Amino acid sequence: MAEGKKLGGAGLRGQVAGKTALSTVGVSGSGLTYRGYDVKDLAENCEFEEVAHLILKGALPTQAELDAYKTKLKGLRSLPQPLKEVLERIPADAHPMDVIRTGCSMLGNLEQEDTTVMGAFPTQEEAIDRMLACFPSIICYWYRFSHDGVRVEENTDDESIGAHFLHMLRGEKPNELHERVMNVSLILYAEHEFNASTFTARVCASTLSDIHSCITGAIGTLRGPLHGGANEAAMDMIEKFTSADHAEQEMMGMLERKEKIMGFGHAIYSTSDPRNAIIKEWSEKLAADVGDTVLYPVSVRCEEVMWREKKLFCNADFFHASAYHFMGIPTKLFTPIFVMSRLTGWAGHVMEQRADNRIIRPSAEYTGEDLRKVNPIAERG
Ligand SMILES: CCC(=O)SCCNC(=O)CCNC(=O)[C@H](O)C(C)(C)COP(=O)(O)OP(=O)(O)OC[C@H]1O[C@@H](n2cnc3c(N)ncnc32)[C@H](O)[C@@H]1OP(=O)(O)O
Ligand SMILES: O=C([O-])CC(=O)C(=O)O
Repeated sequence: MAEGKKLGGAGLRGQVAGKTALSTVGVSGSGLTYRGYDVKDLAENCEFEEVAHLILKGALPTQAELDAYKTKLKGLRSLPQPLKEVLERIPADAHPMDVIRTGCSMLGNLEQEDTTVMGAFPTQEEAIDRMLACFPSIICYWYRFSHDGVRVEENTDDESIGAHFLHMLRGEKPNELHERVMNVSLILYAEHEFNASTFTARVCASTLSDIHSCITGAIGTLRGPLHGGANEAAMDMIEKFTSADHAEQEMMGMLERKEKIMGFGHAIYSTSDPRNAIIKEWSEKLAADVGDTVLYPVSVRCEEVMWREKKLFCNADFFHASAYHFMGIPTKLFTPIFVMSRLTGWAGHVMEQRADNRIIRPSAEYTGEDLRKVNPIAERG
């Protein structure tokens, strides 16, 4: 089981910045839990929509509740025409995280959350379900239009969000293995306490701003390579290695040059990220499925070298890189998939913050000049 590390120093490390009932991260003996359920248990036994229901509505659904929730989400997949027009104007070389950030923001203009009574938010759950249902459509609509000149059909009949995404991306329904891996992946990425992007969402929520602003800010924060962007950065690295031995040689050089190696280390976990073993197992299955003899052994060797040399372990992002690659997903869409999932955690935290709010406003230790007088401009320089 993953344990917490000794926390202190810069980056607000180790400081309790608020309360949550949504998840525990790195608590000794239980690596990661969502509302009291072990993430491993959830990944083995649930579909992503069940976990979304758990996070957003407070409990795992009954079969009837799950069926109704999936039917509701299926009915919310289509995009408003003005949003499609905006997506069609974004160039193919745009960063897909910027596309989903713009898409979320534009949706907030077209389908505004009701914030008329200060602090009431009567339509927040509707707005969240809508984003959950249509974020995959935003990503795929832009990707297929800008790369293939195709206006993708957003109203597929796929039962799950993961299958819906792959269907729009490829123009055909995914097989069972790929649908299952998408479910597992979306579950693993769904929630992680006060990580940087979630904290961004909570800070925004604490000003009583609207839900689309909270989520837009969180997307921008997840984009960075030290956070969600690490899955793409890890892929960019491992695809350059031609064999496990080559990977080891290059990694040793990077460590000697004190370069950061993406997909390794964690702000809270000390010896392992509990999500890694789960996605690694699925990556291995996918490698066997596609007959890979390079990328998976390369990834395993990277893991061995980092542990042997630095006692650094793979975080959730590292084996997601090879897993997504084996499913034929373009690297630049890896972090937007993270958004499709983490939206549930962000939104859960926004609702939790709103339910017991005080504006988040920490203090700073001043390191600047002592009090001084403004010189007349002619005397400066
Ligand atoms: C799944 C979603 C996520 O957001 S998981 C994080 C994804 N990010 C990455 O994979 C980026 C690479 N990793 C990192 O930059 C850090 O490990 C992150 C995750 C930011 C945590 O930072 P922080 O808590 O400050 O690290 P730390 O105090 O444990 O660092 C201790 C010393 O080890 C080093 N270190 C850490 N990670 C790496 C790495 N990936 N490659 C090489 N070195 C690493 C640190 O630089 C630090 O070294 P030193 O003590 O300053 O000499
Ligand atoms: O908790 C963190 O700092 C980063 C992380 O793993 C996540 O957001 O999933």
